[in-house]
Formats: sequence, structure tokens, C-alpha cells
Amino acid sequence: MKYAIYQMDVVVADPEANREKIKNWIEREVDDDKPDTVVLPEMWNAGYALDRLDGLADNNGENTIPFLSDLAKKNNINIIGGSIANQKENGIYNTSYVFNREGKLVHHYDKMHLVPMLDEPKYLNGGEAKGAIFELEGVKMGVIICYDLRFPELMRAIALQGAEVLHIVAQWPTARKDHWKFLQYARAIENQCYVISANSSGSCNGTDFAGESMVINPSGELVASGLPEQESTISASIDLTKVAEIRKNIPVFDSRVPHLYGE
Ligand SMILES: O=C(O)CCC(=O)C(=O)O
Repeated sequence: MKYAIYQMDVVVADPEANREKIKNWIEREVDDDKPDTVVLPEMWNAGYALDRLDGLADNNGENTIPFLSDLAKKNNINIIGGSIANQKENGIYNTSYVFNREGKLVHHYDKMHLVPMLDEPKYLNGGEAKGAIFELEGVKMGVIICYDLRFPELMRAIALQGAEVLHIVAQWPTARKDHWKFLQYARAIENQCYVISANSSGSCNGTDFAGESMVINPSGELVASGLPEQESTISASIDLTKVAEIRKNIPVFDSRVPHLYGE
């Protein structure tokens, strides 16, 4: 499966401009070196304009779902749709949508861990649905959002459901870029999965975003990485036989003793 990751410089507080950027990027990518699957970053509709989300958030995906679904179908690609600020009945959520090549919505997830350092709990509601998987082209996968990366329990729960590819969509700051990188290596190695991330570049309210989106294989080797702090595209192909291979050679999942972990 061939991937293209959009390490996007999100235009703060301008959902229309960001939709236009994504449309143009996808059309360019599809013309150049057609990917099977594209990945977008976190909160691409509004950026981190948290104190202005009332006027900027989508309304239960009413703009985002048809927009991404049409792009998926028209260009015959799967879309891991990053995430958006999304108004629901009882508040604003940080929601990720995933579409297959037919434009069908196959998964949605509301970010469950909210970032205290960014005052997210003041502006957003945390999702309460259990970490779940979805399938694209017969492959089991998961998606988590930014700060979720710090909670190995979530990725483990997704991996235990059979996921072979774990996506991380993010706007992770440069100030903590080492955490961004090392935690991804750890998640790939411990879960023996591909880790594929889309981080943003650019800045918002004085915070610079790290870029350095990554593709890491199930042995913990770097397959591809984006430039630091600059808008760019990361292209990479993944080989899923590597997942079965490493799981056979180092059978971590068979060696687990859940009853001793208090599970
Ligand atoms: O955990 C971190 O250091 C960054 C998290 C973050 O920026 C986010 O979840 O949006």
C-alpha cells in the first residue's frame, strides 16, 4: 500500500482555505505518483484557534464528511482524514473521519485524551468511545490523535484487536519534538505495527509545530520522514508481510500475561 502524508501548514481559523489546500494537494499527489492512501494532520479545519472554535468548528461533520468523501471517491484513494474541530450536541470534539476509495465513511473517532498544557479541557470535550479498529483494503488499522500517543494503553488496545497499521494525526509542537519521535518508535516496536504519522508544520499563537511526520516499520526502523517545521509531502510504501514476520520472530503478543497486569 502506497501512502502520501500531507505535512500541512494549517491556515489558522480559516476552514475554507484549508479545504482548498487539501483539495489542491490531493489532486497534485494523484497526478504525480498516485497513492492508495493519504493522511492529513490534526485539527486541519480551524488550527489551534481554540478560543474561536464556536464560529469555526464543523457541525457534526456536515462540511467535512461530504468534502472528504467526494475527494476519496473522485480520486479513488483512501483518506485518513486527520481531525477537525467538530460541534456536537453537547460540545466541541476533536474528530477524525476515515474514508475508503468508494467514499464510504468507515471510521470516526473523537480524541479521548485532552491536553492540559493547551487548555484543551476548557474548550473541547473528550471522546468516550473505546479505541476501535477499521479496515481498508482488508487491512486492520487504527487512528489516534496527537496527545493520545503518550498513552500506550490506547495503541495496545487497538493492536490487540488485530491492527497492523497505527496512524497518528497531530499538531505536535517543536518544543517536545524528541517525545514525538521516540514515542512513535516505542509504539511501533512494542506493538509490532507500522506507525504512520501526519504532523502539521507552521505555527499558531507562538507555538511552532515540529513537522517530522514519520513512517516506521514494525521492527522500529524509519522508512520515511518529513522535513522539520516545513510543509512537505512524505511518500512511502508499506510491506505488511513485515508485521507477520516480526510477530513470528519475537512473539510478544503470545508472551503477554494479562491476568498479571490487573486487566
Ligand atoms: O503531548 C504533547 O506534548 C503535545 C500534544 C498536542 O499538542 C496535542 O495533542 O495537540
